[in-house]
Parts: sequence; structure tokens; C-alpha cells
Amino acid sequence: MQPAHKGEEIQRCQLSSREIAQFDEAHCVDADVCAARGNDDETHEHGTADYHASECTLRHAMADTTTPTTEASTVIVENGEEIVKVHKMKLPNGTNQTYLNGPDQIIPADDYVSCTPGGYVKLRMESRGVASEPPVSVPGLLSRTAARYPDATALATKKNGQWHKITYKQYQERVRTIAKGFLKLGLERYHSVGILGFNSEEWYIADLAAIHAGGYAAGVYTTNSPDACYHCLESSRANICAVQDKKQLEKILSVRSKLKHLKAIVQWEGPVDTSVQGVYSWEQVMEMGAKEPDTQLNSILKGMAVNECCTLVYTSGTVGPPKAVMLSHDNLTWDAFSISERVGDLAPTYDRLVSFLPLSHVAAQVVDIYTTLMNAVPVFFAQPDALKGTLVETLKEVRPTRFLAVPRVWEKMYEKIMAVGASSGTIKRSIALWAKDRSMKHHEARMNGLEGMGCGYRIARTLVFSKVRDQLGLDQCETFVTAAAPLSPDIKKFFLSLDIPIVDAFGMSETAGAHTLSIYPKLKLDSSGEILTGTETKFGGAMSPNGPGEIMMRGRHVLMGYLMDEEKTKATIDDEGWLHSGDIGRVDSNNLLYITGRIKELLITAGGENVAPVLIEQTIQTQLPHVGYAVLIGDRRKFLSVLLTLKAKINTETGDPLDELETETRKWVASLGCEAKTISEIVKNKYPAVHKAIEEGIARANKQAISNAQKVQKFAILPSDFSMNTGELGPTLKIKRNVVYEKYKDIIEEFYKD
Ligand SMILES: Nc1ncnc2c1ncn2[C@@H]1O[C@H](COP(=O)(O)OP(=O)(O)OP(=O)(O)O)[C@@H](O)[C@H]1O
Repeated sequence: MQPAHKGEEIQRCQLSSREIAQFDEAHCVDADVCAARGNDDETHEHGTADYHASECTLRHAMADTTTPTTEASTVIVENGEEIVKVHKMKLPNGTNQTYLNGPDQIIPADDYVSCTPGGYVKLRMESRGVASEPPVSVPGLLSRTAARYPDATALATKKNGQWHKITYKQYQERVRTIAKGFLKLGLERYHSVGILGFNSEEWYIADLAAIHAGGYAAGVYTTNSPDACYHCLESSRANICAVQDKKQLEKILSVRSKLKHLKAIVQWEGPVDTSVQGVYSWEQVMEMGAKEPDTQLNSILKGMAVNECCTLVYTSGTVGPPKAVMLSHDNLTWDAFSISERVGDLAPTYDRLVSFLPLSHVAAQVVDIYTTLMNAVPVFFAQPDALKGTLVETLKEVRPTRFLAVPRVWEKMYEKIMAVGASSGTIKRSIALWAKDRSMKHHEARMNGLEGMGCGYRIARTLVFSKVRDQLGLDQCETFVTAAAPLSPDIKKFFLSLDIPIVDAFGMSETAGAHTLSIYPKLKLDSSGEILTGTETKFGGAMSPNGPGEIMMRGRHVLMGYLMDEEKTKATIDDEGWLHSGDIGRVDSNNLLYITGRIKELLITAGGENVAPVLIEQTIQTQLPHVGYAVLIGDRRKFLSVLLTLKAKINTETGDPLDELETETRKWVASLGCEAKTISEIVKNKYPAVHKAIEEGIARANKQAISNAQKVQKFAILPSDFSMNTGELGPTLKIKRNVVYEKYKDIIEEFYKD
């Protein structure tokens, strides 16, 4: 890999007055370009630079047909410091662009990969189609949207029973004010602002302000322990950490002495103890920023480029410590553009989104922050206890038009609907069965390219499904998406039978969000979505070009690298720029991607058989609906075993799982003749009837196994269900296998002791 560099210096000269005049002319050209791009608002400066040019550096980029090329590039340096740049670029789509300064300029680079703070990368643009879209920076995008839709609602927060809304113009003003506040607090270029809290207006503003001020926005999961917070803040050289409340503040204070770069902590909610050195309230930083002149901020924006890093996304850490994925402006804004193109008709006057998934995760970030910003769509914030039960209330109020959830959220909804269905009378149940049958037939026909089922379906839709959708707050929703982990086809089928077609989006932190997204009716229940236009996919080690093999991806959404980790970067992005996903999959003739396993999760039994655990775990869960989680064991072991949790009630205050069985689980246990009310009773008493029922469920699942080695031979019921707080689940509710293996190593050893 080449070290990141800012271009090759080929000539130095003193600027003459004629050159200065030419430079002024270029200024005006840029003003036109800015206006054409919609950047012509009062905060976007052009044609006003106050400069005293003393040196000029000409730079050339390497010729490449799929990356913008620099026709001419001038850099004005004053007292050893670059103050302005003019780039005349030829984009692969044939158009010429003149960039005067940032933030939308492309700085010449000679590699697609860089893991150095301050490094630039080439852009993988195409001559036509979605990937030929001119790049735009995050500040450029905010300026453009605020200029085009100044009065459209951007963010809405519920306080004391009322929705408080801010417009896109106010959003931009607040971002700029907090950015100046961050600079005053000492944010340095290419250092991060850690953001630790539930989704809120302040989260969004801190994120964009960090980027405007030339730093890196780095979301930190609220469920992180103090040590995990330390890992994110120290590895990203955080100067500032923005925290939601006292609870998060205390975590940071407990590791603060070790954080070498940290200068300030900003708390946005609740009473703030500003007597603690270096702790500031949000309002204080707003006041600080409001007093600062624009000079420093504008000068940083002028130096910014679309092809440099603006955000660090930490991976979920499902198999090891989280890695800091460097995403450029173009990675994020282009992925948001590409998603918008696939969805097709996102509009500020029509669409609404509820933000509740953790924003530190890339899926929520690209959809909730960037796709909405790109299309001036309003975002409504859910309550912090959304996943503990209040989400549906918010959905009912906001009635979003698009809804993205991770599999566990869909699974919880499924469980709720099943519970309601089980307690309804016979007549209602038969109407529901008839309606579901109509819906399945209708959607199966549509998915196979045929006409829908007409009259019966329409009656079912009016009489039954509209009520279900009302109950979920999804009556106006047009796009239902699952992302971040596999969702079982059975759950998708269940929702389809309720007239809710869930489409899949597959992606990674390393692809700035989505690499696939299906749009109804182009979907298959076992597929992970249609590959986004303008991206490339191939399958490593495959016998056929369509896989199965390791999914490898290329495009403008592929990460720059892992921050300051050349070894991991090299291991993940090969010399031709292909990102090795670690997932195994194939593609069909409709460009739908199917994921069949994860290399990093693959179990290789002592007999040498490769076993992908997710499918087997899902099959067991389908056979045993009262099992919360199933975790397959068998790596380097003689046979497969499985750890099971039983569904338990949740402490709604803390989110911790309780010992008490969920109502439906208790009913199931009672139907087997057991009186148990808690998991501990079941674990302690080892009721033969419960064990027999589980054995039978596993035996049914084993019938679907593709070989004897893929059959599960032993199981154990764990003493507690999983949760984020107790560490077995990651922030998107994916199982952290290493945590489960470590926590239950004694039970695992017991399986194999003979
Ligand atoms: N729609 C989907 N269907 C199936 N799997 C998915 C889907 N979307 C994402 N994934 C899985 O999630 C992975 C990306 O998740 P993420 O970027 O959060 O990091 P991670 O791989 O979970 O964490 P780490 O790399 O730290 O272990 C993908 O590689 C894939 O295995």
C-alpha cells in the first residue's frame, strides 16, 4: 500500500500579479459552480478570500479512467501554510469541475486506500450511472439541503408531551455554532469527537459539527463499558467527548486520566456539574460557539476534501475488539445517494422517519442521518427506552413512511403479534387465517412477476391488515427494511402474510452502510437484498462467478482503511481494491445476494466439516419458538452442541433479562405439565417433559441438516436470557459469540468431557 500523500510537487514559483488576477477569475468560476450545486447560501463563502499568495505548487494526479483526474491544480501557500487551492478536475462522466477550496474539492491522491489521519484517497467513479454522481462533502450536503429546503422540518424531539421541531436552516446554524464551540474547546484536525448517548438532536449536531470543524465524528455505543469507551476514544485520539447524561459522563470520568488527547466533555441532558474540570453543558458550548468569529471554521472548510475521512465507525465487535473504520465524506454521501436512488421517491413533504437504532452503528447512521439529509426528510426521535417497549407508541404518533429495524426488533414484534393472536377467539382466528392466505398468495404472485390476487386480497387488506398496521404504527409505511444481521425467512414470511413485505439490506461498517437493498416486489425471502447499482461484487475462491464464495465488494462506498492499522487494512482490502467481507454468499440472475455463512463465525469440527451456525440456529428456533437464543458450539470438537436460552421477562427500567419466564414461555412449560415460573427452576429441576420437548424440537431441526456432522447432539439451557447489558448481545442485538463462549465455558466443556 502506498502511504497517503497530498500529491506530487512538480514546480514551485512566486505568483506574479497576473497569476493573482487569474486566481481571482477562478474564484468567480467557483462561485458559479457553487451556485449550480446549490451551495449559494450565506454561510458558504466563495470569492471573498483574503489572501497574500507567496508560493504556488502545481500538482498532478495519476491518470485513471475511473477516478476524477486533475487537469490543473494550484495551491497558494502563505508562511508555509496552505490557504487556498484551485483544482480543475475532469470527472469520469466527462464533465469539468473547478473547485476552489473545500469542502467539496477532490484532493489528488494516488491510492484508493489510506489509514493515516489526514490521508486522501482516489474515488472509484464511473463514467455513467449512479457511480458517476459528482461527489459532495458532508458540509456541502448540509449547505445544499439547507439552501434548498430552509424551512423544511429536519429534526423533531418530544419534550414534555410536545414535539419540538427545527428546520434544516436552524440545523445548519446549530451545527456551525457547535463546530465553533468544539474548536474553541481545542478540537484539532483529524482528532475525534466521541459521541455517547441515545439518538437525539444533539447527537446529530455533535456528529456534523465534529466533521465541519475538521475532526472525525466517532459514535460510541451507549452500552459500552468504561474500558470499551476508552478503547474508542483513545484509538481515535478524541479531543472531545459529547455525552448524553450523568451515567455516560461517569463512565468517561472513570477512564479520563488515561485519555491522552481528551480536553473536554460536553453533556447535553440533565443537570450538568460544570464544577468538574473540563466538563461543559451543551448550552455553554453553544454560547462559546456563538461568540466565535467564522474565520477559523471557514478556513477549515476551505481545506476540506470529499476524499478524506470524516467519520469513524466502530464495528460491532462480534468476534473481537471493535475496529475503527475510516469513512470518507464520499463514502457516506454516496452510499446515501445510492440508497435514495434505489428507494426512488424520498421527499421532504411526504416522508417521515423514526430514529431509534443506535447511531454509532453504520446502518442507522447512513439511513437516519445521511439519507434523510440528502432528501430533506424529517427525523423524529424515539424515546431512549424505545427498545424496552415505547417504540410502538412513537411509531403510532409519527406514522413513519419508511421503517428500518434490526432482526431482533422484527422478532419482538412477531412475538407480540403471536401472543395477541393466541389469545383471540376462534372466529377472529379463522378470519386471520383466511386473510393471511390471501396475502401470501397475492405477494407470492407479485414477487414472481405476476399480477396480484385482486378482490379477496383487497378485502383482507381493508378488514384485517390495516388494523395490524395501525396497531404497529406502520399504517403509512411503504418500505419495511431489515438490516445488520440475518432475519429468518420464516419471520419474513409471517410478516408477508400480514401484508408487510420486509426487504433486506446487507452491508458492513466497511461499506458505509448498504451494499444491497431490495425494493418490493423484487425480493426473495431467503435473499439479503439486491446489489446496489454502481457497486461491484465478486466471490472469492468460488467455482462459479456467481458464488458461493467469500463476498468481495468494490465501489465508492468501500472504506478508506482502518485508522492507523495498516496490517488489518491490508488484510481486508486487497491490491485491486476488493473488500473481503468475511461473509460467504452467492448471487442469482436477478442480482439478489444470498448469504450462506460468515467465515469468521464458521465452525470447523474435529472431523474437518465446515459448519455455518446461523442457519442451524434459526432452524432450531423455528422448531422451538420459546427459545430466545440458540448458540451453536462445535469448533474443533467431535460433534455439534447448542446453548439455548428460554424467553424471559425484561426489567423495563434497566433492560436486563429477569429470571421470570415470559408469559407465553410459561404457558408452554405449563402445557408440558410443569409448574415452573422461572428459568432457575427449570435449570435446577431438569424437568423431563421440558427436556423431552426440546430434544424433539432439535430432532425436527436435525431432519433438515445437510449431513450427519451438521446435526446437533447435545444441548443445555442457560441460566439467563441474553441482553446488551449483560454483554452477550452487541448494539444491533447480534450475538457476541466470544462473550457467550467465555461466560459459559464450563457448560461447553461438560458437553465434551467424555
Ligand atoms: N442483511 C443482512 N443479512 C445477513 N447478514 C448481515 C446483513 N447485514 C449485515 N450482516 C452481517 O453483519 C456484518 C457487518 O456488521 P458490522 O459492520 O456491524 O460488523 P461485525 O462484522 O458484526 O463486527 P466485527 O467485525 O467487529 O465482528 C456483515 O459482514 C454480515 O455478516
